[in-house]
Amino acid sequence: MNYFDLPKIDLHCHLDGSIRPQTIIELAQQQNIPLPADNVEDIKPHLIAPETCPNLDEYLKCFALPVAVMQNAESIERIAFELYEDAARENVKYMEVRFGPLLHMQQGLTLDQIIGSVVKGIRRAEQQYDIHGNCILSILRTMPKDQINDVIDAGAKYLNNGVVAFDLAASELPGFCHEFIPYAQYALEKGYKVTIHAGEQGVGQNVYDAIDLLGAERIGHGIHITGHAGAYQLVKDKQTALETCPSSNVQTKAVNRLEQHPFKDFYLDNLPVTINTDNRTVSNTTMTEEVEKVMEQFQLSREDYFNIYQVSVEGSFASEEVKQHLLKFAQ
Ligand SMILES: O=c1[nH]cnc2c1ncn2[C@H]1C[C@H](O)[C@@H](CO)O1
Ligand SMILES: [Zn+2]
Repeated sequence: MNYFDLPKIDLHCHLDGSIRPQTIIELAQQQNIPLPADNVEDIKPHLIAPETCPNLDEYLKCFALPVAVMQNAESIERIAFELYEDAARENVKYMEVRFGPLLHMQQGLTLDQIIGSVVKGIRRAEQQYDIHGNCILSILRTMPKDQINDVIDAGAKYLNNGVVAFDLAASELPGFCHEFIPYAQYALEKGYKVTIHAGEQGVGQNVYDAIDLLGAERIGHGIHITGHAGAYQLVKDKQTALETCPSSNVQTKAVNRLEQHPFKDFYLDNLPVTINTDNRTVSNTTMTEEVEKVMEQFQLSREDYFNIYQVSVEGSFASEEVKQHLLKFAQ
């Protein structure tokens, strides 16, 4: 099968984890940020998480340099544009990109400037390529909570006009959802959709809580519902879409090897599973590669692929009009 030609949808892609290495070098040089290397080949080992990463926290260390070059509006706009350009060039028809607005305030940018720059980059790419996009605002669970509502307020201006959802990312501790109930509630009241990174680091209960306590309509990864019957059943009953990211799931040790990934079991049991990149640079991947990995590993057919594609369309936070457009590619 020609995986490159297939129409694709990426619902789980982090902006800061998906910057072209060459762009990081150029932006660091412009901003006088010291680099560990000044050419693409030598800088890649500093940006790509190794297969031998022991856990998610080690994986997250690869984000320091990307975040350092994302502190002015032009850089953020360029990075967003280039990400959509790269995706469009491999037939990604729709992508939801997520980022943590609070990470980009180190040089005085306002939340509005940060969010507005990402939206502007997406719009520029939409004009040039056959791709559509929206943003998801991520809150890092490790950061102080005092500015979370500011992020929600700033993004509200762009709601359903570039911004669609609220997310919690970074390290995953057991029971984290309880601390975030008022913030998720506030986001829901404003009109955001909710997707939460949960069940990535062994805690199935977190998936249950993300759906039950935080109103999540989708779950980032969700792998560890395998060990939690209640969470598994809730995902199945509510048809909560799981945003799996095969390469990243191996790197962060959500699974030890791809063959142990529950993707096919989920698919065969009619759980809504989707295929996504997570981080094109940090996980050194593309949508073409992620689709190929899953299809080859689990011997899925073209018909299976389009079933998964349709689940991605239905689970997306796109407008009805965009969803109808995306469904036209589903054959
Ligand atoms: O796979 C992930 N799990 C949890 N957090 C993640 C993952 N990939 C990236 N992040 C974090 C690091 C980024 O700085 C942040 C916002 O994109 O989200
Ligand atoms: Zn993620």
